[in-house]
Amino acid sequence: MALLSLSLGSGILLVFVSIILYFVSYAVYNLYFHPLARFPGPVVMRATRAGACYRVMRGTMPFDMLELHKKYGNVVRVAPDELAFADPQAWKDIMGHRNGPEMEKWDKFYRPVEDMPTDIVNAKREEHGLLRRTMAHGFSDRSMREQQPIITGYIDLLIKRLDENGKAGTTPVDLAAWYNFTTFDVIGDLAFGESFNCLDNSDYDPWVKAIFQVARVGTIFQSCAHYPFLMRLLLSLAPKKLIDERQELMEKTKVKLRRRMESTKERPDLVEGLLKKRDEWGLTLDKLQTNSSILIIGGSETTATLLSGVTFLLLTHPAAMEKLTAEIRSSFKSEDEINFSSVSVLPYLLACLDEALRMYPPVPTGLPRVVPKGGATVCREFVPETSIVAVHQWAMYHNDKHFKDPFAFHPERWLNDPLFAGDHKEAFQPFHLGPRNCLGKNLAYIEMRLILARVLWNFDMQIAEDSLDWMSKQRIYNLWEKGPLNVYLTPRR
Ligand code: HEM
Repeated sequence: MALLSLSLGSGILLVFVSIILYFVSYAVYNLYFHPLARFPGPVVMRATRAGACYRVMRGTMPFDMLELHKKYGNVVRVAPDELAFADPQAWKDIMGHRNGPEMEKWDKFYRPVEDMPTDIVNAKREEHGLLRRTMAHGFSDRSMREQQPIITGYIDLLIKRLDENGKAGTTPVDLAAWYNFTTFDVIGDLAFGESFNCLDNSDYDPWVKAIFQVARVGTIFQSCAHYPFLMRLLLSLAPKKLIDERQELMEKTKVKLRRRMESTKERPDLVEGLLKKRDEWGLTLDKLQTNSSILIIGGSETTATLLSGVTFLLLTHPAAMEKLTAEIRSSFKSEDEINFSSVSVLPYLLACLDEALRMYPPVPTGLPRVVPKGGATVCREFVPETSIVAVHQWAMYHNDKHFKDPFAFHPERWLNDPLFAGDHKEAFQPFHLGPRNCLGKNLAYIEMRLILARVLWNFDMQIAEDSLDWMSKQRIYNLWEKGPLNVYLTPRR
């Protein structure tokens, strides 16, 4: 008996020692013998992926990156196999068109669960090319001109709702929510053929609520993707209720899409192109559904985030607010003159939006790419194949090597003010560049210009006391976790 318990004890000890030895040798290999060993970074991050996962799940990774670049330089090893770059040249080297094979998106980030369906954002090169060519039609200048009445209709409704809910400046309204209602209704209409009715119901649709949950949970899945055991555990723990709810939302989306497909009228929306190629390319309803859904995610939260950000920045910088309000109110004789083409020529409006995109980029994190076979040169450094590389937007834009006085709101830097002549404008790529850049950039600018111009045309605004620290208290879980932005809106006399 004593012999048995002794051998059991030594067995457990052996397993324990082997596990420790495995982790120690794994860390020693990463620190001293890994192909990326020569790049600097904190020991914990160079030795194990857990260091980066912790920061991502804590919601501080984009902010931490600025400190890391300041301490370690333009290239930081943020995980054993991953480098972060803070040099503007990295945009072209990583995201740009290349002579050799493109840097593919990294599955562990884009499709952490293996059987996730593919869509235009996470598809590999060949499928992506096909989807992009087809969908590009809905983003053409002509389609956008034809979409104008749809978009304007929702902005009319937004202004009406703000007027009702603001009660002549006596009750604060949560502008972050109202911007989200508007952009979700617009994109719902353009991608599914019908609105989510958020503006009508003054509330989020369940589909929209689900997106916010997915963003936070997404960081957990992305982190667990590095540890198969944890991923299996996570998947097995997912409550049935959650899975059923998700399934129900998918079904609802398909019902919307079916209705859109049954309509024989040509519609200048974002799915018309996909529907036309449906039979030729054998696009299933599932494929249509995932691609329409990704348009909702990519095209609404981002725009609403920027609108909330620019509004907050203007409210906390009265001189800029005054200048922009004067530009808008002096450029039109009446509200119905505010349209796609007339807002596009207002220089201070664009400068304010760009400065907000710099200070509060809707895609603040690094979107990782895989170095292709044979390796690649990024910012004059050779990086071996299969390494992961990324540019972290928030950190790039708050780096004083690239932007003077980076933590202050200076729209003038985008208007050739000589004070900012030393800025590296090529560092600023909120929509990315290259073959996977944002397809909806023009639509986003149009929406942002129109909505902000119409809100400032109609209301004088004052920020509520409880929202004064709105921006500084936020964390980032793939997306900004925005709280309410409470503002008093007094109808303009
Ligand atoms: C301020 C608003 C927006 C910002 C900052 C933004 C930013 C971006 C970024 C950084 C990407 C690259 C994603 C990646 O590499 O994985 C992207 C892709 C994309 N965006 Fe946007 N976006 C905005 C608005 C929109 C809108 C309104 C739409 C319209 C539905 C849209 C549609 C797309 C699509 C379809 C892609 C995928 C393109 C491809 O992979 O070929 N975006 N966006």
